[in-house]
Amino acid sequence: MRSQKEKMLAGDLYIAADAQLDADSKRARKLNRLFNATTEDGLDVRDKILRELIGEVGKNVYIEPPFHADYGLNTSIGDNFYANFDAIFVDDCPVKIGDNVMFGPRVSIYTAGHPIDATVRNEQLEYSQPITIGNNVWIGGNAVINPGVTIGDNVVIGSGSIITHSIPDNVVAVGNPCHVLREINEEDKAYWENKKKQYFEN
Ligand SMILES: CC(=O)SCCNC(=O)CCNC(=O)[C@H](O)C(C)(C)COP(=O)(O)OP(=O)(O)OC[C@H]1O[C@@H](n2cnc3c(N)ncnc32)[C@H](O)[C@@H]1OP(=O)(O)O
Repeated sequence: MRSQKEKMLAGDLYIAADAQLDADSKRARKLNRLFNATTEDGLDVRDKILRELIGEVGKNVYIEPPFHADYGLNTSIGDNFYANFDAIFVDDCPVKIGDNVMFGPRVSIYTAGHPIDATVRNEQLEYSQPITIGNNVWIGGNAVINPGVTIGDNVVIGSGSIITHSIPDNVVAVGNPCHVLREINEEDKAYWENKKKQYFEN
């Protein structure tokens, strides 16, 4: 029979009260605590702990404490990532974050879920589904990303959004449930390039 960890990572029902998962979870909690105890005078130590906690970490990755990862090992983060205060990664299944991604404060990634049926739920069986975030994504504060969601490339997610379905490339999406507000287009580019020009002019 497959281990609970194998079932968990495959997205099948599993029981978290298991020696191997318990050890992985305790390891993450300890590293979360050490990470959150670092100060601005010890950024090299903070970075070292993060690289031990998280499965894969690219270049120029900065996460503001406090931060909590359930396992850490199941997460990969690309280059140039910033997460503001209070990010929570429930990474029971793989969480993949691309390059050039920014999180506002209190962004929560939830790969885990519990059965709707109370009888099965009370037997401690649970499941999780992977979450993928593309490249060049800005996620507003207090957004919640539910199990199984993929967010495309070049996406902006509004603050407070609950993302229950996958979001395509090149859009602004907002709300609960999170829906596409509009496509990001050449007008946005012209508007922001003009703002940038003004910035350099004075
Ligand atoms: C990395 C960091 O630390 S970032 C710091 C944290 N900052 C944030 O979280 C801010 C996130 N920003 C937002 O949510 C912004 O509203 C954006 C970027 C999604 C959209 O900004 P804009 O393009 O200027 O949109 P605009 O304000 O014109 O709103 C357009 C419509 O969407 C609605 N809307 C905008 N944001 C949201 C939102 N978060 N949730 C629901 N609806 C929203 C507006 O009410 C408006 O609707 P209306 O036309 O019916 O009045």
